[in-house]
Formats: sequence, C-alpha cells, structure tokens
Amino acid sequence: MALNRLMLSQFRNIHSADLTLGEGVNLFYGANGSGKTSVLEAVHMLASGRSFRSRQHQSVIQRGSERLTVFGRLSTGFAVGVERLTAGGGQVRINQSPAESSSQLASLLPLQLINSDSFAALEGGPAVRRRLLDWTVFHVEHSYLEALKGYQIALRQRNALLRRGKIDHSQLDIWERRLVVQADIVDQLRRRVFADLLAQTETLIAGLPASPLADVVIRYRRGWRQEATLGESLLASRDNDLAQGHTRAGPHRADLAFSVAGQPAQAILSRGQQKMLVCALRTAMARVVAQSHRPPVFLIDDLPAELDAEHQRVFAHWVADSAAQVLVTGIERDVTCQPWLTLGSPWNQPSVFHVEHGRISAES
Ligand SMILES: Nc1ncnc2c1ncn2[C@@H]1O[C@H](COP(=O)(O)OP(=O)(O)OP(=O)(O)O)[C@@H](O)[C@H]1O
Repeated sequence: MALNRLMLSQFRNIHSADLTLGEGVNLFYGANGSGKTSVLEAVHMLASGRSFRSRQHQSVIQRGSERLTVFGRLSTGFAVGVERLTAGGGQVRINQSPAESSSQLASLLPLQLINSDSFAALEGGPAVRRRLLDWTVFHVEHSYLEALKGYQIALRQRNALLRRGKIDHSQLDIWERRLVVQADIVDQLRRRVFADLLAQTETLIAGLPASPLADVVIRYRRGWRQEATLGESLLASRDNDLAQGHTRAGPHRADLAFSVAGQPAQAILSRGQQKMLVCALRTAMARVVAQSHRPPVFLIDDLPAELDAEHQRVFAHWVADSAAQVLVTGIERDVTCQPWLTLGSPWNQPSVFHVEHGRISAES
C-alpha cells in the first residue's frame, strides 16, 4: 500500500501542490523553511486527521486563508480528504463519505514518522514509549482499540469516584472489577505483540557491528507490581489514590524499559547509538505490522542531520525491507539521496522533488 497522489492547498507556506509520488523513495529537498516538513505533515494529517507539529489546526492553515485541504489517493483504491477551517472544525472523508474516526484513517494508512522528536524516545516519559507499543498493537490486534477504550472508560470512572472525596467502596468495587478485566485484555495483547517486537529489534541489532547496543535489554513493564494482581494493587493503593485523586497503577502506566548492564540505556549509549536503537525499534514496529496488516509508509525528516553516512545507509536498508514507500526530506539533494542509492530497485531510483518557498517541482 502506497500513497500514489498527494494534493495540498493552503497548507503552511504551500499554496497548492499536486504530486504524483513514486512507489519507492520520494525525496524532498530544499533550503531551511522551504516547506519540506510541511509535506510530511500533510501526509500525517491524512493518516490521523492532525498535524504532528501543532495541536491547533489554525497554525497549519496558511496565514490569511480560511481553510486547508489535503487529498491523498492510496494504491489500495481509497481516497482520503481532510479539510480544516480557520473558524474551527472541518471534515475528513474516505471515498467521499465522512470518516468514522481517526483510527479508521490510521488503519488505511499506517505511518512511521521519524524526526528529531522520535530520537528522544529513550529520554522522555513512559507515554512516548507506550505510544510506540500501542501503535504496533493497534495495527496487529483488531480487538485492541475496543479493549483500550473499555479500560479508559473504567479508569475515568474510578478516577471520578476518587476525586469525589468521600469514598464509595461499593461503587469503587464495581469499577475496579471492570478495570481489572479490561486491563488484563490490554496487557495480554501488549505482551503478545511486544514479544514479536523484541525479537525483530534484537535481530536488527544483531546485524550491526559490535557495540554496547548488542547488550541492550528491552523489557515490557505492564504498569503494576509483578508480584500482585491489578485487583490487589488497586485495593492496596486506594487510600493513596484517594489522596492523589487518580489511579496510579494499571496499563495506563505501562512502559518499555531499555537498559545496558543494569543501567538505563541512555546513561551508557552514545547519542548516535541511542538513535540507532530507536531506528531498530521503529523498523521492528513496521515489520511486525507488515506481517499481519500492511507495511507502513515511512516519513523521514532530515536523516542526514541525525545520523552519519554509514548509519543512514544501514537504516535505509532496514526501511527498504519493511516499508511500503518512503518520503524523505533533506537540505542537500545528493546527500539525502546517498543512503538509498546502494539499495535494489525501486528504492535506488528516488522520485525527487525540489521545494522552494512553498513551491514543489518534480525533477525528471
Ligand atoms: N500558517 C502558515 N502560513 C504560512 N506560512 C507558514 C505557516 N506556518 C509556517 N509557515 C512557514 O512555512 C514554512 C514551513 O516550513 P517547513 O517547516 O515545512 O520547512 P522545512 O523545509 O522543513 O525547513 P527546515 O529545513 O528548516 O526544517 C516556514 O517557512 C514557515 O515559516
């Protein structure tokens, strides 16, 4: 599954563009501020209904315009259109009909976005890493979204009861029982997918030259104590949870922990090694999803700014074995092309686009 055609209008500094994308690598190069990242942002909007750079649609709509539109035609035959209005609201359509949810978009167009934020995954809070696991489970296990929603409803109810101040034990019992049932389903699905993710990540790392990366241990932490059931943990922490006003154990606290020789991985690995670890994990996510759903499209923002030439080449090889299509950006044309040229067809024949002051021209 690939994106065959991408049309944008009034999207940041891009007044309008109508792009026919190639099946392998699509390379967008140009000076700082020319609009390269905006192209990736537009694709992200097709796959989720929102930008990855700002929560407010207003900042993405071209200054002075009333609306932005993005339209994409997928190789699977689906057409997706997103419109956002300065006044608020807008619409998302799949084959002319209103989309039911952003998860419907995500399922049509699985995306892996690699940018400077992705490389900070090891340093940030658990939510960042949990989202990576959730993305993978969502695409692999069809029942996951419903299980997660069921869990979140029960969690919200328990938190609302905790915040009432006066504890109603019978009500808490009811919601905790539901919470535990949903939590177990979420945990089982995450655990199953994590095992595949771990195996794929370890295989990729094993192919790298010897370095401390080979000693990285990745663990799934389910969000509550190992020696207790969630029901026991919730009961034991009721008073503390009441004081805090929220539930402090459960799948909403799950994490992926990376360590080397018992130390946090970020305390041992160099910045470049950490980035390769993230690249391996992202590639592994794509491979797991490709096996049971469909290979994702990779959006890679300015890789030459993140990795040296050799590591860019390794990552390009990984991606070519895992992706449906790639959109990459960079400032210099040849430097950005370089890692892809040693690959087989179609990856070694990028479709090249020059971006200049919001105008995008295809090079022959
Ligand atoms: N709402 C908007 N309306 C018009 N222009 C905007 C709007 N938001 C941002 N811009 C401008 O659009 C351009 C967007 O640039 P973008 O981040 O896509 O560039 P880039 O080529 O990826 O740059 P860099 O190499 O610096 O990361 C910038 O020049 C920015 O100032």
